[in-house]
Amino acid sequence: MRVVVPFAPDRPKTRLAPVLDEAERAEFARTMLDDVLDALSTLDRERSLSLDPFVLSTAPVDCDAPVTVDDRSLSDAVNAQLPDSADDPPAAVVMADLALATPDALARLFAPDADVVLAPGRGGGTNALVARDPDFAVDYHGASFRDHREITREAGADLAVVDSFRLSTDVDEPADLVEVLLHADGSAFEWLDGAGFELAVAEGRVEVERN
Ligand SMILES: Nc1nc2c(ncn2[C@@H]2O[C@H](COP(=O)(O)OP(=O)(O)OP(=O)(O)O)[C@@H](O)[C@H]2O)c(=O)[nH]1
Ligand SMILES: C[C@H](OP(=O)(O)O)C(=O)O
Repeated sequence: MRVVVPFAPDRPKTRLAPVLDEAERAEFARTMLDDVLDALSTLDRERSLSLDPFVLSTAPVDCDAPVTVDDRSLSDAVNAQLPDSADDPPAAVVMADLALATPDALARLFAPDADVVLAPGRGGGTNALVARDPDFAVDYHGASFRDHREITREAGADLAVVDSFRLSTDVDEPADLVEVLLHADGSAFEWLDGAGFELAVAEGRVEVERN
């Protein structure tokens, strides 16, 4: 299955500005992309799923997967990669900021046979999906999980929702770095650790601090 990994290398992860400068955000975003590509290729190798991942990027990027450059908006660029007719093969979309994604977690996205499979993100987004129905289209940003559920219903397609802590944790905000430090062990974790981030407990709440 074709697996689209959207990536915007130019000024990514602006919501991490309180804790990372612009160059650091670009580096960190890149480590998360590497981890997602690594998890997909391990999953493919271990379970022979015939996954065909490629990065759908707004600009050229040097990484361990083919890259398609498309500088249109996220939704327009992704929709151009989804099945358009009943003869088109299915496609999956996996966001590049899923630093907790493991091969096992990603396997759950590919397990259901439904016309549309959605893995919601915390805060209303859609972190990963599979589209087999040509009438399904994405409409990202805002409460996109709700919108994608509605688009699936309007298409008359059947829906499976993947309830996964790892797939629901996209790394957008400083609080999400807690989850990376606690649950990830790939290059995003290494990068944060190397940059001096560690867990701190303040008044019973878990936060990150930087040394
Ligand atoms: N191809 C493509 N990918 C995008 C675009 N915008 C965001 N992405 C990718 O889509 C995923 C989700 O992105 P967001 O978390 O919404 O945006 P972000 O730019 O990473 O972070 P913020 O600046 O904090 O919103 C990430 O993998 C991004 O790299 C876009 O316009 N085109
Ligand atoms: C692209 C967007 O991501 P978020 O801004 O929720 O991280 C969405 O999933 O609709």
